[in-house]
Amino acid sequence: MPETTDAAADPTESYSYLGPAGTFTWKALDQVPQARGQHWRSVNNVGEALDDVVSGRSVAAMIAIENSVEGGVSATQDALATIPNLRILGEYLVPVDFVLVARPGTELDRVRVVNAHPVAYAQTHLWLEARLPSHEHLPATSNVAAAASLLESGIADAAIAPPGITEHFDLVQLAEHVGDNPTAVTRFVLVSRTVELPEPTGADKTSIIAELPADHPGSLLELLEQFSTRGVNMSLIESRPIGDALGRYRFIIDLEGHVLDERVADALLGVRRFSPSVMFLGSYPRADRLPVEYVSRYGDDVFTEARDWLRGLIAGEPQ
Ligand SMILES: O=C(O)C(=O)C[C@]1(C(=O)O)C=C[C@@H](O)C=C1
Repeated sequence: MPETTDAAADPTESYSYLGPAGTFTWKALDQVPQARGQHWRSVNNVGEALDDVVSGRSVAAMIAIENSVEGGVSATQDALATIPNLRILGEYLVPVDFVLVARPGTELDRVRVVNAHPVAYAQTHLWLEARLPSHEHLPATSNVAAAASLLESGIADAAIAPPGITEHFDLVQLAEHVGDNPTAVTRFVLVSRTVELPEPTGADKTSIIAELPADHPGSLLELLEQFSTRGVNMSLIESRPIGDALGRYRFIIDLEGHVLDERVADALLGVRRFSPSVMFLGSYPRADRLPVEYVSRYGDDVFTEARDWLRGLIAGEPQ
């Protein structure tokens, strides 16, 4: 973990991330080749990171979107649904493991107030409830900020932080592997204002956010049918309240494939015809680089052949 986030003497572009250096978000940004040698701007929350992108202060922001234990990061999903013209450029996976740290001299059974990022707390609360049944949670802007604040204020007794944190701060480790699930992973996305689509790689994902028509029985089924009838697999579907009235939800959907794949494009046309609001968040390579599998009758050539057939019959060509 470097002491500074300015990795180059003469950086030309800024990338925003939830800081300070050493957070899981920092580890995700460290996987991005084009961010190396550029200025990394440490921010305190997702809103600030996306505001940097919208205002042009940064070319892109790395933000957490989904955790294997806690599910969707609602602040990210809501921000992506309400800020227009953002594009996801790529996804990055970071395994998450946590330690409990404190100022030197602190005993585990004396810990009462635990500082932790809310998403980290949600992944460690079972351990904390078992070992420290009467603890109190003090929310922090990030896991590294939680650890750093122990040296700045005496409010918290301990912090949930990433492993290795004691190499950078004068703190002691009270316990390791305090995460409730040892194989937990957080998925991050790199978001920018770029509208240029990356080329399909055969191992892509497409993210959209769609609303359903009001008072339309079976509308969720109709939304899902757009994908199933084109052989498009969904890797994620989550609902988030729209916020204006009870019972109104939008759906955050990840599809396997690229918008330049005929079956995905055709499914999006279907969604667009029926949904009152569809946001396209981008097509980008899958983090695992696993090729998308689909049944051969949904291949590009089958769609092209069918379109040529229709064009031909409209033009009066012999069948
Ligand atoms: O605090 C950090 O280290 C972060 O990068 C934030 C964050 C998140 O927002 O989900 C990232 C990964 C973990 O799931 C917990 C917290």
